[in-house]
Amino acid sequence: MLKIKNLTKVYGTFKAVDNLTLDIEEGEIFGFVGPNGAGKTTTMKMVSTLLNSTEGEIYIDGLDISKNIKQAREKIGYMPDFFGVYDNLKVDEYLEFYGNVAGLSREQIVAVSDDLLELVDLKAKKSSYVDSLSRGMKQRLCLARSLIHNPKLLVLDEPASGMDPRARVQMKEILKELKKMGKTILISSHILPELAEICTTIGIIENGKIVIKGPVEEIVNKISSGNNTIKIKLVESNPNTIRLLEEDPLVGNIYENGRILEIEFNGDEEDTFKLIKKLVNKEIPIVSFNHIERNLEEIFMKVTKGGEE
Ligand SMILES: Nc1ncnc2c1ncn2[C@@H]1O[C@H](COP(=O)(O)OP(=O)(O)OP(=O)(O)O)[C@@H](O)[C@H]1O
Repeated sequence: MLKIKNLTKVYGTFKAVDNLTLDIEEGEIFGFVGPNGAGKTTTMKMVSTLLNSTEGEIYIDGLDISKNIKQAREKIGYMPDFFGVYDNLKVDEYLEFYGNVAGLSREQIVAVSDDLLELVDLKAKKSSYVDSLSRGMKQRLCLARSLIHNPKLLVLDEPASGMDPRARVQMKEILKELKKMGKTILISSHILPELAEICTTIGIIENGKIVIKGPVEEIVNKISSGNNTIKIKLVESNPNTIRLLEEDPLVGNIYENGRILEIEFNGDEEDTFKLIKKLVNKEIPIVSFNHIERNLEEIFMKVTKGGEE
């Protein structure tokens, strides 16, 4: 549905996005994760036709967006990471304003506004001034605004940034609803666990390049394999165990603490199976054998060496 081919953006001499290629299928929720300054906003603005690329192509439903800006905009709803002044507009007037910008008639705007306010849980605030809304409410209103022309593709730049935990949960629920409605979503965050729950696929970006991408689970496995920590508990301390483990070229450091051993293991699932088999065949008295799970945040820190901050 969205195809990004060899996309590059250079600001002066600085390459903010570097030969980035990405395919997002219809109905997919693609989480774009990266540290500050990685190039997420720049990419999303190019996808949303708000910024010209230096090189590369972007297609939405096969449409080259640089040559068909108007049609492309009809298909895209963009929610910026930063939104500006509201000049004393009420919530419904705000949606009407953006509906007009999107070229909708007053009747069309009225027809969708209530549904959108319902979706983002702002119906009760319809006649409130936008300035009086909480940050979370403003963000939800901004999301509603990006949906006013019923776009197929939503480009959401850090939609939950600065929200408190309750507001984040609410935003997540709305995104799940949008997924059910069949929208394709490109959503960014610098917090990986936040996206993992709702995304179908994740791409980690650093220095303008995609470092790794794929289904969430696959990414976690890919990064974890080759760098596992395994915890083995024995019935009692057993000197043969360490000798056997040391024979295995995939075993790195071994930490012994009585009958508990923690080992660094550079193998995949198949290698893990072989290791267990070997220990059991040698009658090592194993009580338990576990991978120590890394959480997503650790994985993210490991893959990205750090952004600007
Ligand atoms: N108009 C500009 N002129 C020059 N450099 C820019 C401009 N816009 C962005 N940059 C630089 O390009 C890089 C990528 O910025 P971008 O905003 O795309 O990153 P990001 O991943 O969205 O970061 P954040 O999470 O902080 O929003 C940064 O180093 C930024 O300073």
